[in-house]
This record gives sequence, structure tokens and C-alpha cells, in this order.
Amino acid sequence: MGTVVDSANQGAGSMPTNKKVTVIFVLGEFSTSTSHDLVLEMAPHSGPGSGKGTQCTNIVENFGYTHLSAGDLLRAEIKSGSENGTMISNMIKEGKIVPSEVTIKLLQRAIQENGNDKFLIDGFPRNEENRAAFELVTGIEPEFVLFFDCPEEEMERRLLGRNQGREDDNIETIRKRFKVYMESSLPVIEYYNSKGKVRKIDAAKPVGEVFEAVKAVFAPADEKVKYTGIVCILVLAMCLQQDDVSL
Ligand SMILES: Nc1ncnc2c1ncn2[C@@H]1O[C@H](COP(=O)(O)OP(=O)(O)OP(=O)(O)O)[C@@H](O)[C@H]1O
Ligand SMILES: O=c1ccn([C@@H]2O[C@H](COP(=O)(O)O)[C@@H](O)[C@H]2O)c(=O)[nH]1
Repeated sequence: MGTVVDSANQGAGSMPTNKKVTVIFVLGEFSTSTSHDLVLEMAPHSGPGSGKGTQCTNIVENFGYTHLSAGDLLRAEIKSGSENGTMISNMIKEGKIVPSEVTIKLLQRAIQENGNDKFLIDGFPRNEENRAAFELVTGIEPEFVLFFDCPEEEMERRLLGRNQGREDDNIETIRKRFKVYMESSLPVIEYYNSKGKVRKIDAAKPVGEVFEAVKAVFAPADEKVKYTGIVCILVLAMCLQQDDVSL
């Protein structure tokens, strides 16, 4: 599907394997007001609780992707007793962004250790530095960015009802995350929007309806992969036939 970057061709610091991967970033935070055009159009209604994780589960089941939640990887790192655990835990409690090298190392390891070649990276990149460092280190550019759009009141209701024991599912941290989003995450969305890579989804609807919209984004891309595969097979068959004739 789409952009498949051979990370082995990306020079120093790239993934130390020849693995070719397709990556889709799944992003969304929330805001209330801003002077940014893009934010007025999109971000006032997109954020934590917009259902990114829920829809990623559906995409995994239907389109064969592997879901990598940057937040989940960081939370697992805390639980593992890593030397970075306390620092990560404090950052999450404050809604702050963990240093790029820590998150990228976790994502890189998860990609390398997984047999799949198609990944949904959920909740990353969170700022321009995350984005630039990820591209530099891994040589991977996303195929597109899936962006979930949901009214703030609904997101707040969902988050406060999520009840998964997350320390940041409280109104105080949610507001801090909002501030961080406005200052840091928005430029990432703008960057990808300027490249025509943002696919906006209305996430305020029930889960099933949201997934119908998600499918509309993924199905054509899936068709493209199948079509490319069929063309390759036909070309190969024609080449083999020509070889037979010349023999
Ligand atoms: N379309 C929906 N309608 C109603 N509730 C939903 C919908 N999608 C998700 N939820 C519920 O809202 C809560 C948050 O969803 P989810 O964890 O998928 O959001 P998220 O965007 O991944 O959040 P975060 O970025 O904070 O991890 C969950 O309890 C989930 O069951
Ligand atoms: O790339 C990332 C992703 C997450 N964080 C920190 O984790 C929390 C929770 O993130 P979720 O995506 O909602 O699971 C986030 O507020 C950040 O503090 C991060 O630093 N970098």
C-alpha cells in the first residue's frame, strides 16, 4: 500500500534491517479556539477520547495492520521497571511530551520485532521534533494521517467514562494535554495537511458509523495494493512467456 520506504536506503541512523514498512499515523487532540485556519477547521473537535484506539482495533481486524500506540508503549515501559520509567510517568501525569529518542526507540523496536509490514502508529508524532526525528532515524514517511474529529464535550464524556485506571484521564491532565496540543502537536497536523496527507474522520457518531468512514479511507488504498500486485503478476507472466518464445 502506497508509500513504502526502504529504510535501508536512508543512511546513518536508519533502521538496521531491510524491512520495508507502510506506516499510517493516527492523530487527534482537542482544542477550543485558535487563530490557526487548520485548527478552526479541524482540531477544535478532535482529541483524546475521539476513539482512535477503538477504531485502530477495527482497522487491525479488517485490514491487517498492527496497532502501535505510542502511549501504550510508554506505559509498558514504565511497568517494565525501565530506568526511564519515573521520568515517563511524570511526563504523562503532566500531559507533557516524552523526549523523542525514548518514544522513537520503543516504536522502532516494536516495528522491528513484529512480523507485519503495515503499522498504525497511534498518538505519535506529538510535536515537530518527534516527526522530524522519526523520519530521520527510521527513514519512514507515513502513507497518510488519520485524523479523528469529535466535539470536545463528547470526548471529555468518553474519557471520564473510560475507566481504565489511566492517571491522565482526569480533567486537570486533559486540560494540560490540550495546552500541549495547541503549542506542539498542531504544527504536525499542519505539516501533513500541507502535504495533502490528512484524512479527516467524523468521530462523533457511533463506533460502527465511524468505522464506515474509516473503511472508505482504507478500502481504496487496499484496492491499490491488490491492483499493483495483479499488474506485477501480469508483467511477470508476460516476461516469462517471452522467454519461453525466445527459447
Ligand atoms: N464512536 C464512539 N462512540 C461512543 N464511545 C466511544 C466511541 N469511540 C470510542 N468510544 C469510547 O470512548 C472511550 C475513549 O476511546 P478510545 O480509547 O478509543 O480513545 P482515544 O482517542 O484512543 O483516546 P486517547 O488518545 O486518550 O488514548 C472508550 O471508553 C471507548 O469505548
Ligand atoms: O508519542 C507520545 C505519545 C504519548 N505521550 C505521552 O503519553 C500520554 C498519553 O498518550 P495517549 O496517546 O493518550 O495514550 C500523553 O499525554 C503524553 O504525555 C508522549 O509523550 N509521546
